[in-house]
Amino acid sequence: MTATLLNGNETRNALFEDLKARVAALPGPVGLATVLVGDDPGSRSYVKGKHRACEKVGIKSIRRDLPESITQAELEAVIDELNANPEVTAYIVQLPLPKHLNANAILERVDPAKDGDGLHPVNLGKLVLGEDAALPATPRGIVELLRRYDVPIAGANVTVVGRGVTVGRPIGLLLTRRSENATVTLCHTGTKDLAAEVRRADIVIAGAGSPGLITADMVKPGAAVVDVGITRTEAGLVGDVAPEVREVAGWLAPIPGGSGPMTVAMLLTNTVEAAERANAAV
Ligand SMILES: Nc1nc(=O)c2c([nH]1)NC[C@@H]1CN(c3ccc(C(=O)N[C@@H](CCC(=O)O)C(=O)O)cc3)C=[N+]21
Repeated sequence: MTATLLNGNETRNALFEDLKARVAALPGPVGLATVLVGDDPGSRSYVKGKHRACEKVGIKSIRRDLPESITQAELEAVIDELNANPEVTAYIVQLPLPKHLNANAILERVDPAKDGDGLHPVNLGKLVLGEDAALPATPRGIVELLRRYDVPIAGANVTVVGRGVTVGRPIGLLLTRRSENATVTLCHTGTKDLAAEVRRADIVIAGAGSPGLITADMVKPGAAVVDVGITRTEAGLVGDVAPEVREVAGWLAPIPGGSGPMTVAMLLTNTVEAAERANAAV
């Protein structure tokens, strides 16, 4: 058996069509800003991809490319400006930030109503409380991908590998909502027997950032496997899932071509929804 490809590029393109119509239906312009500090090539390429996506959907791009040497106070002033800027519907501060900056203080300063990532503490708190708010982009993209390919989620045993803030920690909050009803185990470096936890899963979400961590013998035949780990090497992007898993899994979202494009699609979805909320509030 070869796994069905959970195609993030195709799904992203379908979502873009829907977003284009929603942007056109809005009375005013929709703007997405990105804040990039320093010139890390990976971050640069992601930011470029996000702005290319904005073009496709009709969202106005606003860029704040800042020097690596920027001080905490200077960066906070940029955040305040974006919070007050009516042309900015939503924005993201590209992570990671240089070590000398206090990233959490910056992220908490973002206006929750303009949180493109869905990672602001207020929005993550609302997710726990079941209140409407921007949702964490990568986890939301993963759930949308599973749904689009009718991967059974209700009652499924899901094993998540990696407890990072952008995926591992929040994705269980989405998958255990009544609308998904999955049972989620969160594994990490402290987990005693990772192979056993992965082997019993109907859905595996691998976001440890550890190349080749998930091997074919660890995967239940027919399970859905979503690779979210991204390691940049000379050979290109490498995920956490070993290639031969394709022969055992029932569905596979690979790196590249799976959850990555979906992250961008959900960033733009959060932006359009912020505009729709603002529009409904007037
Ligand atoms: N505040 C913040 N929000 C983020 O959402 C955020 C971030 N910081 N820092 C970095 C990570 C990483 N990230 C990706 C975006 C697109 C792809 C993507 O489109 N990947 C393509 C390949 C693109 C390529 O070839 O470079 C794919 O997987 O097919 C992947 C990863 C968002 N991030």
